[in-house]
Amino acid sequence: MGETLAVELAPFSIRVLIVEPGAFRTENIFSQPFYEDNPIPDYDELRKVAIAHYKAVDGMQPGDPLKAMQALVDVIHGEGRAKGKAWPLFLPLGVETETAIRDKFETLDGLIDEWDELIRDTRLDNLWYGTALLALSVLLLLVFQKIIEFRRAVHSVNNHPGYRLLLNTLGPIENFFPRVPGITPGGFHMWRRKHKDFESHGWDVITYASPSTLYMRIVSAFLGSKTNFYVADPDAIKEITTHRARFPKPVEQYKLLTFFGNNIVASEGEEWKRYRKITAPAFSERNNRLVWDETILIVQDLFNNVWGDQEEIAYNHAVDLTLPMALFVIGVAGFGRRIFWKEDELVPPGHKLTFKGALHTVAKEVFTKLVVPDWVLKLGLTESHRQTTLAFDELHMYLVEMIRARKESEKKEERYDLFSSLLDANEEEEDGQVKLQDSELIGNLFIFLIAGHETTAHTLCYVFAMLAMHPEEQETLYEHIKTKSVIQDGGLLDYECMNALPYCGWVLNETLRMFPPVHSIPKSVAEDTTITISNAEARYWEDPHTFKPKRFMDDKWPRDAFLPFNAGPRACLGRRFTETESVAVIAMIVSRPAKKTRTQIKTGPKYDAS
Ligand code: HEM
Repeated sequence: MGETLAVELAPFSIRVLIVEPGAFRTENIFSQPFYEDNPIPDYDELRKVAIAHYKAVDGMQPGDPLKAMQALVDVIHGEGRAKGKAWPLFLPLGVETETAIRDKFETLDGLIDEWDELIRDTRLDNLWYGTALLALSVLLLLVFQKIIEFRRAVHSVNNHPGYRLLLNTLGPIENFFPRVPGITPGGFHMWRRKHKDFESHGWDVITYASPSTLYMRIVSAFLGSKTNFYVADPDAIKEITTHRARFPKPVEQYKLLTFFGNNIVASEGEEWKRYRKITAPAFSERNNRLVWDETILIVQDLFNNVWGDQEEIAYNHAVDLTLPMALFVIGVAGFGRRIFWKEDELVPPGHKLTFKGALHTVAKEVFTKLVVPDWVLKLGLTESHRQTTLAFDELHMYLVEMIRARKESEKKEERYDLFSSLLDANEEEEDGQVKLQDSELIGNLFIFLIAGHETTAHTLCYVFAMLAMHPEEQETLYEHIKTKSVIQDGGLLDYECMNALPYCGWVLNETLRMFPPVHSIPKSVAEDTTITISNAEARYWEDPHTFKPKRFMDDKWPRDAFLPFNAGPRACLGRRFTETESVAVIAMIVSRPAKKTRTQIKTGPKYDAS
């Protein structure tokens, strides 16, 4: 019996190693109990032994199969260890006879080929196996690290109530994520949920804590840290916005806005002070007057040359009206370039786009420019990418030319657009040095476009939406403008009349209170600090979800709880610019003499305040 077993098993030793590589794949050789406490075999050695052994088989002189087997096992496990160890190695391969092996491999070459294939496959399998094992270990380690990080994050916010999330971010990509409890707060959650999160946690300061993720690190230019305090408490906000040094701007989150040059929005400390000192005077009373006068002309141009005598004007989306309007205003009052609705300029020599075309595309594609890396844009894979690259290059070229022309002109016209004022201020040298380099001039001019265009356009869009949804308010506003008799016969409206139209300002404020285009402003904390906070109640505004422009009528409204333009030393420089433009637009459009039907601005789905 014992002999038979020996004879039968000997050929298996050859099959194990040669014939059934599949068996190794599915039942990995290293997982066999035999190998658990033994070293991994050296396949090249095994190969030599197997060939030597098989040569004997091939030559029909099998010799002693058991001895051959033992020789094989000795190679694997060292001299003298074969006894009793060989057999489990071959068991998974099924039992065959020596004759079957001879039938299968008529020549030694066939045997060697299969043997080599087996070695290749087994090595590959082992590589995958090893890699997978390594990856799993790394993953487990990472999860463990994240759990510790997460616990630390929660501890660092003193367990103050709030959200515990995997992704605690404010980046451009997750703005499109849905709200998933425990994972992400959902796109634009601050804007969409307004005060709800504070109410549900019972405080006007809540925390967001999460472990840092690779994703967060990659897009960290846009993101907050792994712990954030969201503050809706006006007293705390006042403290934070007033003390710039203790709560500096996290400028690394604004890096993407510096592609034309460093600027006031994306800077902090001494650099910011320098920019603010030079740029602030450009937002002068004379500039406001220019904003007003030019806005009136732009709206008149719209009435005369676009709307004409049509009985009904309908827009599917009000931004189709307000985006170009705000662009034309910043074009002329910001860059000193008048742009008309219909008139198309010629493309000047050396350019591929008109100034209007470049400005329009730049304003439209800012988001693309912010989220798509430059090297991808330069590949020009899509039409939008090609247009974006072209428009940004063209606008940059226009600004360089405009700066050169203004510097070279001997007699400078008195002009009060932001561009001219900034350049004039820059020429007054300090200690024999110009204040801003050209790249900084362009960076700052460009940021006025970014900061001022979409914010104003979307605010005006909401103004019209709210008026369309509240016809009684629209009527009151209409009567208000009419009774003030400020509109002249030619349809013009003087800057001096602005103060006589407070209702327009209240409508603007009420819209900004409910739909602020900038809904959160990041700050970092430079030192250990204590802020006092209170429980959340809707105590700043009565009936906060109702559109009531008259709440701004008297002086009693809570100024510290009205923050669309930020507050403190870093408050918006263009606030008066926007207010002037908006009041002029609202007054002109709402009071437009009715044709047969009143101008209609259609809005999207109804806003649900609940
Ligand atoms: C509805 C319209 C607008 C809103 C709601 C608005 C809102 C804001 C907010 C919240 C900030 C602070 C941002 C931060 O610190 O990160 C800011 C800053 C700024 N805004 Fe506006 N803005 C508007 C229009 C404009 C316009 C029309 C201009 C210029 C033409 C402008 C120029 C600036 C500048 C230069 C800053 C940076 C101030 C500094 O950091 O010192 N803004 N704005």
